Amino acid sequence: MIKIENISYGYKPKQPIFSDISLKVGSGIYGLLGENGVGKTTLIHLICGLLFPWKGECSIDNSNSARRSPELLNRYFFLPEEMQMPTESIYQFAARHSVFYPRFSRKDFEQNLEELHIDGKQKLSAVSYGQQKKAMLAYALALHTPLTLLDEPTNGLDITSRQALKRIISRTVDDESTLFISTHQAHDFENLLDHLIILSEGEILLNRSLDEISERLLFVRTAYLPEDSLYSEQDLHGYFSILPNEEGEENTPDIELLYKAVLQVPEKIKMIWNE
Ligand SMILES: Nc1ncnc2c1ncn2[C@@H]1O[C@H](COP(=O)(O)OP(=O)(O)OP(=O)(O)O)[C@@H](O)[C@H]1O
Repeated sequence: MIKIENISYGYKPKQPIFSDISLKVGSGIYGLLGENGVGKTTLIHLICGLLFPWKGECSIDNSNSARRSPELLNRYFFLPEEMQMPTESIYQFAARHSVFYPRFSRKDFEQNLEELHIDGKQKLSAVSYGQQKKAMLAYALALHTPLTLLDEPTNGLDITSRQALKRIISRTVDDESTLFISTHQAHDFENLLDHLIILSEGEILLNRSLDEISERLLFVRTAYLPEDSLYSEQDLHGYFSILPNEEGEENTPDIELLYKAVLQVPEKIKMIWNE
């Protein structure tokens, strides 16, 4: 669905943030992780055609996103981290904008708002940042666009809202759609992501499905430091480690531990896939 082919981009001449990176994104829930300032938002803007690459091309459903053709624009929705809010009510905003999205469901929108404890009659400009964010998330996930991109969706959300958001996402994303989430709150999306992309200094350090990760890597807690550990962290109870999954044991990857491992020992993690 999303294809990024050999793109290079930077905000200042001769200072690229990305040099010749490529990426393919299919259906499912994708998590884009990376340190502050690494280029997550920039990458999303390039995908959506809000920025134009110096070189290479980003396409959505084989259509160059930089052209922003009307047929393509109603197939995806991008929710930025911050937005300028209009003075109209949440319901009025949705009624005015949803006409561009043929699969919008008013029923789902109302259910999403209710689950996030948001009153749709309130003016968007008169509610708190967290409430604005929840209203926009309720709207974004009721549009049912084949592709939805969310930039830092859990910033400003309290714990119960984060849990409600997870429930809404798991009910909304079907086999044919793609949800692309940029975040540095890896724990917020635990057990939800199908695919993980880790970005560091203009490079994609990891781009794997959670199934591939659990097939090749074993996440274990032990009293002693395991000899074959690829990466370990010590806590009060012992060690939390990532080991090669030699026997193909079933296990659930810990995204935060993997994220730290990929940033600190990228070569060891890459070697697991013989890269
Ligand atoms: N409009 C701009 N003009 C110039 N430089 C910019 C602009 N927007 C971003 N940058 C720079 O580009 C780099 C990547 O920024 P970007 O916002 O894409 O990072 P990010 O990974 O989304 O960060 P965060 O996690 O803090 O949101 C940063 O060094 C940032 O300072």
